[in-house]
Amino acid sequence: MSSIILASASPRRSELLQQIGVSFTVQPADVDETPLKDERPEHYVERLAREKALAVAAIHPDAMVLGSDTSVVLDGCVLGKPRDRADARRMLSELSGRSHQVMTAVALAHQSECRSLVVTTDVEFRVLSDGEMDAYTATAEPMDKAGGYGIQGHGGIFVRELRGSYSAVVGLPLQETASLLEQAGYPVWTHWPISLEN
Ligand SMILES: Cc1cn([C@H]2C[C@H](O)[C@@H](COP(=O)(O)OP(=O)(O)OP(=O)(O)O)O2)c(=O)[nH]c1=O
Repeated sequence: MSSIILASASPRRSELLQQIGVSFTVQPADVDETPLKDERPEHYVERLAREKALAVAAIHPDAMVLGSDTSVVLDGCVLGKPRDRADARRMLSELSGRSHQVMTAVALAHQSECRSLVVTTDVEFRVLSDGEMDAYTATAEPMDKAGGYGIQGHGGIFVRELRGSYSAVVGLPLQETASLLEQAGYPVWTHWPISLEN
């Protein structure tokens, strides 16, 4: 059985992968996240997920390596992680009262193959007040997150509606990740512990 490596520094991705009972180690990949000229957002996130998985697979050719990337997309433009608080505040005001897409790609590199997919989720924000945007950007929460918010944290109060995958917005689409692992010969459910209590 190949070992599984999560090529990610994201604590959210680790928590999500643990949630579905996968045993894995973490080895973040250091890739250049600059978009290519005229690159479409769905191509951008998929390329980065693949590059992250392949960078770590090059060092561990026998492992199954998962890479992922999440971007917030507003009017076809990618909002990455904010540079600073002012940038986070600007992103929130752009997202206020509108719908955007969260695109998360996941790639699984295994035995010189790399399979990948993109999950797009529509998220609608209610109108945010100046006071709450100021208060939110004064916290540490927006800074390491695409679009400057975390749906799983305080930012959850901004979300009026979500159509798609909640886990993909947080950073790793669970159903699709399990499906990639199953195709590679690791059905996650065969590793769930049996409880002897009823
Ligand atoms: C929209 C949104 C994003 N995020 C996070 C998920 C990702 O960690 C981050 C997007 O940045 P990414 O570049 O996708 O990932 P990362 O730099 O955190 O980790 P790595 O590249 O090593 O895998 O934003 C949330 O936690 N909640 C949210 O609601």
